[in-house]
Formats: sequence, structure tokens, C-alpha cells
Amino acid sequence: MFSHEKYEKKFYLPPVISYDWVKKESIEKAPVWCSVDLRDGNQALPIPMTLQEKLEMYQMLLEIGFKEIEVAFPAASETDYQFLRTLIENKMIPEDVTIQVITQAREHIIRRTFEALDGVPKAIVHLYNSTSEAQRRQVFHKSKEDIKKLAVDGARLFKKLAEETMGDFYFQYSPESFPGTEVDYALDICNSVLEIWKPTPNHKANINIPTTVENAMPHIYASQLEYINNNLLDRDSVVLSIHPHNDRGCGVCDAEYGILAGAQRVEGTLFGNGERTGNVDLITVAMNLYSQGVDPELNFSNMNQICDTYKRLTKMSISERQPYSGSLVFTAFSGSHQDAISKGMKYREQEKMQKWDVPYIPVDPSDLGRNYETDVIRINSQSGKGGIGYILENAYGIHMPYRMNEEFGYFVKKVSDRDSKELSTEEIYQLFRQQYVEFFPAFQIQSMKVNVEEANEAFLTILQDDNIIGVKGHGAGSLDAISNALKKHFSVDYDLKVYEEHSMGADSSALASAYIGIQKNGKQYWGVGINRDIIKASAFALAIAVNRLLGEFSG
Ligand SMILES: CC(=O)SCCNC(=O)CCNC(=O)[C@H](O)C(C)(C)COP(=O)(O)OP(=O)(O)OC[C@H]1O[C@@H](n2cnc3c(N)ncnc32)[C@H](O)[C@@H]1OP(=O)(O)O
Ligand SMILES: CC(C)C(=O)C(=O)O
Ligand SMILES: [Mg+2]
Repeated sequence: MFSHEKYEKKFYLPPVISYDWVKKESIEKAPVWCSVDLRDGNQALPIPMTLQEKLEMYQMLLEIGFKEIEVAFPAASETDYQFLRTLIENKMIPEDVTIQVITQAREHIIRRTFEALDGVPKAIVHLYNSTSEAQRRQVFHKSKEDIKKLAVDGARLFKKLAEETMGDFYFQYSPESFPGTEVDYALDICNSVLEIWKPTPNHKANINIPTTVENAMPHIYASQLEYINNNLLDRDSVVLSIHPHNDRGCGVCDAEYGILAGAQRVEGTLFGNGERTGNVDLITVAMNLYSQGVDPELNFSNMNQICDTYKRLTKMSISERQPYSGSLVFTAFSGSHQDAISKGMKYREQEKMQKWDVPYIPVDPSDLGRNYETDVIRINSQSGKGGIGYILENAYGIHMPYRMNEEFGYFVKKVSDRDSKELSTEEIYQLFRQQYVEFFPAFQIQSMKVNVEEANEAFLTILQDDNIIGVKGHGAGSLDAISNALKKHFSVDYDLKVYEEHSMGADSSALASAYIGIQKNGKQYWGVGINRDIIKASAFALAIAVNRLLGEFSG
């Protein structure tokens, strides 16, 4: 039965709520990032990564710039164990990178973990046990004291084994299921563990506060963290780390508020892979900083490749709407957005803007290796003239007059609506050609000659009803003479209202395009001509416009 009465609010407020974190406006510096893709991400996959796949993911994490990577749960599987051994034995850990491994607070699991770590240059060993009221009661059947003892005994064994094992070891403790734990109790366990480890400012320990299962609004988590931050023992000797999950969809907010509340380090994964709804997406947190002008100290300039590699290795997908990485996150289909984007991009170029403030696009897609032409403006029935004009301008150098752009915009929308499909750049270009460049239902100019000396006399041959016919006319200029020839031959009248032309390339042999709008009874008829010779381009444009007019007025 779908009944909210089955549920209740169950989170723990800290004994003191100071809300100092709320007064901070922004995050000024990137936290230490720790990728847990190869552990928390991996343990949530239907098919955990093979050793080879883990190696490839590890390589990508290094390339992105992670300096701390939780690489395995060595006691979990032979693959995890061997992966760690591979990194150590093949000296695959760069000097400025620290790997991390995790273990339960169980003796044989801790021992197996240190055995796997033998010879590591430097590593963080991560101890966790669940401290929540629900798990104490339902899973462990232990008192608060017993659960604390589990952590403390584990911490002691860590110290002993670290001394007996080759390597430089740093320790991390997580009160797992923290959101379901009384805050003071979680703090007490963390401080008890720290009392055993006795970290120093030169050899710190990490206290990692997870939202193992996110159960409250982010300001609750931030207030809990602020309390822990203010009450941890030997604060200068501790790195306060956070590990948000995303059960309520607030993982990113938890991370950001958490940093405001004093967290110095954030654990998470690429694209938010991880248990259930996932870990916090570190790409989003890092790019949120980037988009505010803060160096995220991670590099996502090759986002397409990161996406492809991630999907191949994890066999997971990435939502089209995933912030910064989804395939549609820089795309506008809707007309008014496209119009603003296209004007914004032009403004940016004209004004030589240094700072990015193009409407509707929070960061420059090209920073992430995304493509303006294919990613930003895509056309369907929701689109408008701004976007359609932008596509033709950018892909084909076509600058339509305003009113013609409007007419073509409505035409394209109609086609998309009728066929219920998105239209590609090429399809839009073909529609443009069919409508304005190759539209000859009544006649087509075959040849033309303008005698300027003879008071602008134009001679045209036209193909009409399978006959070649000669027509001629005089005028104030070449185009006027051609226009008069057509008016006389077809017995029509119109006003030439719009004439625009531009070159379609830089060199002198480049094509020119001419756009002509003629008007009769208040309605405009458009045509476009493209030719090396601007007079011919203009004549062809006029001929198309007249064809459109004749289509309406013949018979
Ligand atoms: C929130 C997190 O992401 S925590 C990380 C979770 N990740 C994983 O579990 C992935 C890897 N895990 C594994 O491969 C296996 O669980 C192993 C190898 C570690 C252990 O396997 P098993 O020995 O079969 O034990 P199992 O996983 O069923 O653990 C249950 C037992 O461990 C105890 N336990 C569970 N977690 C902890 C812990 N962190 N510290 C101490 N004891 C623990 C349970 O109370 C239970 O005890 P019981 O045997 O007395 O009933
Ligand atoms: C073990 C811990 C840090 C964890 O993954 C969690 O609580 O989510
Ligand atoms: Mg986790």
C-alpha cells in the first residue's frame, strides 16, 4: 500500500546548531578530492570491474587529476586484492598520488588488508563500521559501548599492523550510517579513534562523515558537520572528509554545504555512480566551482572521452541531463533560448568578451571539449528563427534577411511538427535550398546578358513549360532591367522591397549569395541566388521570388 504513514522523520540534530556555515557565500578553494569509483562505485555495479578495467579506470582518474583514489576493498575479492598488488608491484602510483583502501572493523579483514598493502609507498587505510541506532539494534545487537569498542579495537589493530607492514600509512575512520547516528555519539567514536591514532599536523588522520543513506535536507547535514568540525580532537591534525550519497537527490548540495561547514575533503565518483542512487557526482561539484571562477584542480576538458570510457568500463549509462556531462546539457531546442544563445554568442564575439555570460549556457561547452555546431542548437518543432538562422549561418555561411529568416523558421518548425522529428543541419539546409534556391515551378533562367551601355538592357532566356523563351527589359540598373523583363513577360507587378547580398567566403573566387524579397498586396515573396557573379546571384534570387509570387497569383 502506498502510505506515507509508514514513515517518519528520523534524523539527529547536533546538541549545538551554530549555522555559521550559512553566512558563507561561496567556496573559494577546491577541496581535496578522493575518487571512490574503484570501491564504492565498483561495489554497486551489477558486474564489478575486472582487473584490466580497474587499471583503465585508474589511469583515467589519474589523467583527470585525482591525487587521492580509493582503489579497492582488498578483502572483498581476489580481483580487488590483485589490483592493489598490481599497482604496488608495478610501481604504478605516482609520487604525488595517495591510494586508499577500505576495511571493515573485523580482525581478519583488517589483517588481509594490510597484507595486501605490503610495500606500498604511501596509502590511506580506511576503517569503517556502522554506528546507527537502527544497525546497532537490528544488525549488530550491540550497545553503544560495544560498537565504539569495535571501532577502537580496529583502530588499535591498524596502528599495530601499520608498524609491522612496509609503507607510509595514513588512517581514515568513517562512522558508517552516520545519518542514522546520534551526532554526539558519532563524534565520541571519532574522537576515541583519534585518541588511539594520535595524528599530528605533519601526519594527519582523516575523519570521514558519510551520508551513507541520505535521510534529511542538506542544511541538517551541514549543521551536523559544523558541530563535528568544532568539536573534533586535535583539529589541526585531522582532515575532515565527507562522503555524500544521493538518496534524496541532494548529494551535490550536501557536498557544497558540507564544505561550507568545514569539510576539507570530498569523496565521490564520476557521474555519481555508487550504491543505490549513487555517490555524489564529483564532476558536478568540481564544475560548479569552475563555473564560479574557482580552479577545481581537476580537468574535464576531454568530457566526451571520459563519458565513453566510463560507460564502457562500468556498463552504466549517463543521463542526457547529467550536469556538465549529459549529451543534452548544452543543447537548446526551444526557440527563445536559441535566439538568446545565438545573439549572446554573436555579442561575445563582437565585444571580444573575456568572461563567459552567454544566456542559457552556464559554462562554455568548448571548455569540456563539446562542439558548438552539433551540441548547442538543435532544431525541432519547438525551435525558432534565431536557432534556425544560427544553424545556417554557422554551418553554411548563410545570413538570411530578418523577415525571410522568420518565414523559413515557421516553415522548418512545421516540417518538424508534421514529421515528429528533429531535423539535422543537413536537412535544414536541403529545405532551405528547396524553398529558396531551387524553386522553379513556373520558369527557370537559362542564360542572361545585361548591356549596361544600352541603358541597362537585360536579355534573358528562360525555360518555361519545356520551351526556351527569350525575354527582355530595360531599367535603372541591371537588376531593375531583369525585373522589368520578368514583369512584362509574366504580366505581373510587384515591389522590390529587400535586397541583401554577401560573400560566402574570404577569397575573391568565393561564392556570393543574394537575397531578394518582392512584395505584392502587402505579402513578401523570397528568393535566394548563389553564384560567383553577384549579378547572376541577384537575378536567380529574383527569379525564385517571382516563381513564388506566380505560384500564388497564376490562375
Ligand atoms: C556503506 C558502504 O559502502 S560500506 C562498504 C560495503 N562494501 C562491501 O561490503 C563490499 C565488499 N564486501 C565483501 O566482499 C564482504 O562483505 C566481506 C568479504 C568484506 C565480508 O564478507 P563476510 O565475512 O561474508 O561477511 P558479511 O559481509 O556478510 O558481513 C556481515 C558480518 O560482518 C559484520 N560487519 C559488517 N560490517 C562491519 C564492519 N564495518 N565492521 C565490523 N563488522 C562488520 C556484520 O555484523 C556481520 O557479522 P556476523 O558475521 O557476526 O553476523
Ligand atoms: C564506508 C563508507 C564511507 C561509505 O561508503 C558510506 O558510508 O557510504
Ligand atoms: Mg558510500
